[in-house]
Amino acid sequence: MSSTHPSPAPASRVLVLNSGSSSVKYQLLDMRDERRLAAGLVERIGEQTSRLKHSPLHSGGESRERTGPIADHEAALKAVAEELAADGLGLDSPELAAIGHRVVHGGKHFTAPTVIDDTVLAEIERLIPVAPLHNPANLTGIRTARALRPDLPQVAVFDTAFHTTMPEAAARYAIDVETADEHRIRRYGFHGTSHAYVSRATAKLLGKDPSEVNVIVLHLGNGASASAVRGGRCVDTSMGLTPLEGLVMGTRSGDMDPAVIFHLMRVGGMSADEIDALLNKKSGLIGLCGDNDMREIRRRIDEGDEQAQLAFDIYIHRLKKYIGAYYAVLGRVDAIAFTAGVGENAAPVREAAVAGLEELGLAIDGELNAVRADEPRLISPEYARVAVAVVPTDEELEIATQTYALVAKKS
Ligand SMILES: Nc1ncnc2c1ncn2[C@@H]1O[C@H](COP(=O)(O)OP(=O)(O)O)[C@@H](O)[C@H]1O
Ligand SMILES: CC(=O)OP(=O)(O)O
Ligand SMILES: [Mg+2]
Repeated sequence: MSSTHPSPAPASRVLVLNSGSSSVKYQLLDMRDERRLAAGLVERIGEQTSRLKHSPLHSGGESRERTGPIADHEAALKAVAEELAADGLGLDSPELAAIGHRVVHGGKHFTAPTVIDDTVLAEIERLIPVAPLHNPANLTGIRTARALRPDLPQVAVFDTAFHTTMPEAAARYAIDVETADEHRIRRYGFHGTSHAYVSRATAKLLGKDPSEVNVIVLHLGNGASASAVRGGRCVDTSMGLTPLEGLVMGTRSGDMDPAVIFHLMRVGGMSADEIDALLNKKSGLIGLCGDNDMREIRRRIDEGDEQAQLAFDIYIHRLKKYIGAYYAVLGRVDAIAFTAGVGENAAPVREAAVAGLEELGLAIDGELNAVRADEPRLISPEYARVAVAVVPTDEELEIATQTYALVAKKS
């Protein structure tokens, strides 16, 4: 042991937890240089076949996997804490400055990252009915992390925050004002952390300041949403009161005539809960063709499967409608950015979404579109008036950055 005691470096690590309905994604970052020290994923929580994959990035060691039942989000987080501890990166480390949590629904109230106290927890809980798949998991993540490190700041970074700049004309539904206000019914929008990160990264790719560019961001993951961003501020987005509205998603219907619901109740004899499950879990791509993974759908199309082709066509048709709609909302578009699992990886989706839009100044270069890379890149030909870009999202880095900025400011 050394006899001198240099003063300890200020804590600079942030653990980010992104708790989904049946999964937890996590990353531990050192915010001095934004280096990722560890990352991982727990999948299929609550099933017999749960899986935890942990990558100790700081040491360059092999990824480790645990399989077997993980009953709930609390057990999942405890398993994550054990994996981190096994790498010498445990939650008891004095170098940990804060834990940042993705919280999907923040309502109208939360417009910025927020240090979590009992009042904030109560508000996230109150919003469960409008994010039933997401907010309960986020809450369990927060409560478990708090129990493990009660002394540490826990920060909530809300999916809805970036969208709070939307004008009323975009955020309000055309329903009776009193009823809407009583029940706080309006468009909140989601995936905001991703839309914010990607719109900024797109401006950077164009060599411009975010305030100078208008971007349509297409976040196409399992959940999917589009947004219109003018000069760095969101002016419209496709998800609404809940993450069900808008694009066709892996398991969610997106837009449809709301009267479908009354019809299913009155004529189909279904309950509200049954219809909720139908539209959120058994619709979208999986409802249309039995698969929600775009890789599998493309494989089936290549084999001539007509059902998979129709599901793909419906997905693309909707996407195109939103590109057109947001083009009109923005008036001038500088770039369209594709992001998230499908947007970053599925070249045929990008090609089909932009096909036929040459009159709008949109085109894709087939060779550039086929390139696989982890970096933001342009896939439009030089002559095109509107840049088309593939911009990998990094919600975890964005959450860590916002979390660290908040706790560094307070300390
Ligand atoms: N190589 C690929 N080609 C086409 N689609 C892909 C590829 N890799 C991932 N995907 C799609 O991305 C989806 C997951 O996206 P992701 O952004 O990770 O979603 P989420 O965060 O909602 O879980 C998968 O369901 C799959 O449809
Ligand atoms: C809000 C939402 O849809 O999130 P995810 O895509 O993670 O399900
Ligand atoms: Mg996602």
